[in-house]
Amino acid sequence: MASSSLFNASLSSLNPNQHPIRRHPSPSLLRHRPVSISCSDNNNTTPIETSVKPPRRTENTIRDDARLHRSTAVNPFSAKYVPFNAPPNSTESYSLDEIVYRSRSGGLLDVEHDMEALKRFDGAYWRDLFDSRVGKSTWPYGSGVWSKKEWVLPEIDDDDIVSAFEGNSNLFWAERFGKRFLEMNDLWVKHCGISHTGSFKDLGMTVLVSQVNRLRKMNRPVVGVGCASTGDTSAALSAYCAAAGIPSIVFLPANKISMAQLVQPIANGAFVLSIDSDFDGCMKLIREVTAELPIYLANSLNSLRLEGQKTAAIEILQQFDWQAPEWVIVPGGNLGNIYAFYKGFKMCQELGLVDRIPRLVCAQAANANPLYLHYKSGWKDFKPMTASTTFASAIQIGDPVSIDRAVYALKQCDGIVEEATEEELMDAMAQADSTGMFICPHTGVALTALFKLRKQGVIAPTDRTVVVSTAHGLKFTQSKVDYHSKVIPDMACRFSNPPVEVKADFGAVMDVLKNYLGSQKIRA
Ligand SMILES: Cc1ncc(COP(=O)(O)O)c(C=O)c1O
Ligand SMILES: N[C@@H](CCOP(=O)(O)O)C(=O)O
Repeated sequence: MASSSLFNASLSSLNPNQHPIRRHPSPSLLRHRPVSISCSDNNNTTPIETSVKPPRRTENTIRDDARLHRSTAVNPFSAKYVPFNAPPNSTESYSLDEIVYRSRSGGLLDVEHDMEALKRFDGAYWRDLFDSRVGKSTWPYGSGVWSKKEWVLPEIDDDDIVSAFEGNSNLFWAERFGKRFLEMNDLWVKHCGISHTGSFKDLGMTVLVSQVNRLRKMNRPVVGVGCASTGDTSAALSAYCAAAGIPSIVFLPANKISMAQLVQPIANGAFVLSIDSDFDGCMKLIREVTAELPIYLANSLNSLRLEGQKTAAIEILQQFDWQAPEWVIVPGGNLGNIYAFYKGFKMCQELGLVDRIPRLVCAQAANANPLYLHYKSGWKDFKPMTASTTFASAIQIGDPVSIDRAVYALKQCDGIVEEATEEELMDAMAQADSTGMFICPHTGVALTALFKLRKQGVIAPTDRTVVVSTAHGLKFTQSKVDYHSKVIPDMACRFSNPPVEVKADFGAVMDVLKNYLGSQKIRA
C-alpha cells in the first residue's frame, strides 16, 4: 500500500428567584453569604432554589433580561493596570480604560484587582456564586469566563460584553490513556480547545474584545484590533471582532500555520496579512504598528487577555469541587497562559476557595524551547532563540513576550519545565488519540512532559494530574495524516494506524478481516 495515497479517497422581569449575587453585591450584603436566593439552612452554603420562575417575556433577548435584573447598588469591585511584579512601594497604575501595554520602565503590566473588596466575601460565598452560574443561559454568566466577572473585568457593563459563552470546557477523565500508558488512575485532560474557535484563546479574547467594545462606545480612538499569530489568537480575535462589528487585522507568518487556522480569520472577515517571517517577526511588526496606528493590540502582551485565560484554572478547581489537583501541565509558547493559570489558582487560594495550589509544569517543543533552556540553566540569563519548525506550530516561538511572567509563576509554585522532541510529541498525540481523544500536537507536548515526569518518579501514579489541551485536534489534521501515512522523515511513527486498501471482493475483505481479528486476539 502506498502511504502517500492513504487519505486520497476519503480524506423576568425582576425575578425574585434570580440569584442576587448575579448582580453586584451591594455593600450591605458584605460579610454575608448569598441570601434571599430562597432558603438555605444555617450551615448549608448551597443555595436551594424553591420558587418557580415566571415564564420569560418572549420579546426580550437575554441582554434585555440582564438589563432588567441589573442591580442599582454600587459596584464594590474594581481593577487597574499596574507594573508586573512591581515593588510594594510602586504607585504606578493605569485605568483599564487607558490604552497602555507597557509600564513606564518598559516592563510588562498586570491587572490588579481590589483584593480587599473581594476579601469582604469569604471563600464559600465565591464558590456558591460561581457554582450557581454554571450551565445557565443568563447573560453574561452563561460564559465560563463571565461567570467569574467580579474577578475578571468587574467594572464593565454587561451590555458591552462580547461573548460566545466560552469556557465551561470539558474536564475529561483520561481513564484509558492513564491506565494503559502511565499506570495512573487520576489523570484528566482539560479540553480548552473544544470551544468556539477551537482553542483556549477564546477565554482571553472575549475579555479583550469586550473592553475594546467599551472603549469604542466611549469614543476612544480604536479603529481596529490587531495581533500577530501562530493561528489560534488570530482565529479568536477575528471571530469575536466579527461578532461585535469591529475590524480585525491579523499578521500571520506565511506558510507556518495550518490550513484550518488560516481559513478562520479569512472566513470571519479579518484583514489578513501573510508575512514572510516567523511569529517573532510578526510580533515585532504588530508592536511597531500598534504604537503608530489606533489599532488595539490583542496579543497576550496585553494583560487583559490573561484575565480571561485565568478562568480555566478556576474552572478546574470548580470541576473538582474546589479541590486542587497535584499537577497541572500546560504547553507554552508566548508564555502568557502559564502565568494565567498561576494567577487563577493563586486568586482562589488568596480568596479562600482552596487551601493550596497545584504545581505547574510548562511543556515546550524542543525545537522552540527558550524557557526550557532558561530553566535548565538555573534561571540564569534568558536567551531568546530562532525557533525551528515544529508540528506544534502554534508554539513555534523563540522570543516569548511573557517570559518574566512565566518565570515568576513557575518559581512561585515550585514549577517544572519539560521539553518534547518532534517524535515524542507526535507519538504522545497518537497514543492519546488511540484511547479516544483527538488532541492537537501542543497537547502532545504536554503529554510528553507527563511521560517524562512519571518515568523520573516526579509525578506519582496516584497524583491527581491535569493536562491542559489547548487546541482542537481538527485544526491539525495534516500532521495526523502525515504521521499515520508514515511519511515523516526520520520518524518511526510507532503508533500509526494506516487504512488497509482492499479490493471490493468478499473473499479479499474476509481475508483481511480474519488476519486483523487474529492479530487482535478477538474471536469473531
Ligand atoms: C494551541 C496552543 N497551545 C499552546 C499555546 C501556548 O500558549 P502561550 O503562548 O500562552 O504560552 C498556544 C499559543 O501560543 C497555542 O495556540
Ligand atoms: N499561539 C499563539 C501565539 C500568540 O500568543 P498570544 O497569546 O500572545 O496571542 C497564537 O495562536 O497566535
